[in-house]
Amino acid sequence: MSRVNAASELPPHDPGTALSIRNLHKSFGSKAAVDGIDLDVPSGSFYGLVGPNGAGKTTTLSMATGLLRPDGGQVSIHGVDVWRDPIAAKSMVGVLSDGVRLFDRLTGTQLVEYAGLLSGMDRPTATQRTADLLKLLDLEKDGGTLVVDYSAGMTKKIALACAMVHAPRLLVLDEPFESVDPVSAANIRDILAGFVRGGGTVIVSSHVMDLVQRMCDHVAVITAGRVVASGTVDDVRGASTLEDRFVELVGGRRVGEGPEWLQHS
Ligand SMILES: Nc1ncnc2c1ncn2[C@@H]1O[C@H](COP(=O)(O)OP(=O)(O)OP(=O)(O)O)[C@@H](O)[C@H]1O
Repeated sequence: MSRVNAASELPPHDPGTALSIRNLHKSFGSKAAVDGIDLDVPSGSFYGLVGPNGAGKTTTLSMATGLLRPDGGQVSIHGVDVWRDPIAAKSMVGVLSDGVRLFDRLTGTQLVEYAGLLSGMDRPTATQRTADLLKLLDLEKDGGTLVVDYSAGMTKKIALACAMVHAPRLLVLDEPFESVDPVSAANIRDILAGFVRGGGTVIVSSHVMDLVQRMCDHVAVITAGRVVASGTVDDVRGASTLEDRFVELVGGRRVGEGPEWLQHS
């Protein structure tokens, strides 16, 4: 029986919470990809979501943003139930998904404008915001190029522009720095930090612990579909680095030099 949106299970809304997840579940066949996740993301935080490959990060974020229906559990964004009132919830969130196809036969400018129009804004506003975002993301000269001809990093940046064009209160970014060059990554970090200073909330999933430690103020570690640690970055890492703490929590470190046939001396 589906446990989604059982009214009695909804948590009371705390105005200081941007995203609230309760007892979230999703299985693919016999595989429990998300196995009872609870998470509260404070409003105004820069929140990192980390975990090994296959831990359930993308599945969790997809369900949290209305892209994938949970088998059970509740998600609310600023107090709005994502699965009961998806339009209101989605108007508050900007999503950068890992691996979701874009309309790549549009130019970069057309794509961002289209995202703005889809969110309900008038064309002059969409045009102005698109120009602002392309400038911010250093894509001004590429606005007339088809997205299919963009590099992986440029595609990431134009997808980020699409996620931001409707001025969401919450940005949920799955691997935003993958394939992005160091200068662009630093620019994106500055843009996201400015978004948080301006009162927004950012959630990023990443495998780069050093980046999460430097950039985020909060972090949750997910493994095997469950949260094994969450809180401020300083609380979670304690006296060690986030990377060491991550390995300690998640395990799986293999010590060895590999098979003999790979050794040349
Ligand atoms: N559409 C799907 N069909 C079947 N299994 C899936 C599907 N999507 C995810 N899974 C499985 O669910 C588990 C969690 O996957 P998910 O993509 O959420 O992990 P992740 O933490 O984002 O991993 P990565 O860091 O490698 O991107 C994995 O075992 C994956 O194989």
